[in-house]
Amino acid sequence: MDDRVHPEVRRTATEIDTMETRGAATIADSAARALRTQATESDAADAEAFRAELRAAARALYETRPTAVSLPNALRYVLRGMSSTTVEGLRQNVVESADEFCARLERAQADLGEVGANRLRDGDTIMTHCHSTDALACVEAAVEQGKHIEAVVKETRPRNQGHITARRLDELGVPVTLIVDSAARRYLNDVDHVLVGADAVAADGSVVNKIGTSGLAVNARDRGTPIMVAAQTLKLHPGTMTGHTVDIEMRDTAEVVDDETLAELGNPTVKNPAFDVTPPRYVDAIVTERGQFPPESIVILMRELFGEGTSEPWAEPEARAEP
Ligand SMILES: O=P(O)(O)OC[C@H]1O[C@H](OP(=O)(O)O)[C@H](O)[C@@H]1O
Repeated sequence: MDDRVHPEVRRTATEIDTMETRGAATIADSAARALRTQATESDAADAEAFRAELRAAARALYETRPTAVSLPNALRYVLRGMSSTTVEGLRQNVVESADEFCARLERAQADLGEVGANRLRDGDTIMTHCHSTDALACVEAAVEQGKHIEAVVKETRPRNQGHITARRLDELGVPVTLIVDSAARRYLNDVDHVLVGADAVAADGSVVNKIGTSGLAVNARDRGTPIMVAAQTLKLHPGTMTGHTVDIEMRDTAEVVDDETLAELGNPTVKNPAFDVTPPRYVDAIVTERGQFPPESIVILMRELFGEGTSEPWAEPEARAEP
């Protein structure tokens, strides 16, 4: 890693890489805070050195996990605030942008929760996959509105983020039934909504989320169960407006099976994709802090929010080839 990158930023990058820090919104929040630290601790001699240092830090954070677009969106937001021509001015720019970003993220999640809660009725049961703070914000708001909600929670192999969801729902007073992933179809008849988060939403309305989401959505459509995706606008992927595709992260196979067991099995090939893509036709609504959208119309919101601004997060308009 570039030696201009502050140890705190390195630590954040490692925590994102190892998934000690995980979940698209949480990753974005910690990346923005890391850039803030890089700025406050910088002893760069001049404005150019300061900018280069911040870009190096952004790259180190960006290279951790490829799929959740909230990460480059956060980096872009903070770096775009650098308008000053002095080190002190730039430091101030980054601190303000990072603070503003984190505050907006929190507000967006609360606003999204209110929108999502309106789709849930008193007495409804939801089915969840993985752990999404955006999805849980909808349940939390519904509970605050006095609605009784129950949940069927998929454990979400291989990392079992469903356990985190079960704990959070229990804290909200929501009764939980925990199931293995392969039991989802069996229980779809008992639920009123599938409620999941997103790591990225593409311009055509496709939803990139934890592996297993697309199969769940197809089964839910077959059973007539509505599928609701909670995704604040930070999850909209600007690059997909200009034809880029979303990279699907392949994680270490040790998450699936340990070396000893692998040897006992005769060393088969193991694949461990972290995410999959659910086509828009299987999604009923994308719930954002700006309201709910049918997936096919999300591109209109994306144009409004991003315009043509889809460059790499660390690239400055006049120095795009440099990173
Ligand atoms: O931003 P929030 O809604 O918290 O999370 C969004 C998504 O991030 C998670 O990915 P991972 O566990 O980091 O691989 C899940 O796929 C989850 O749906």
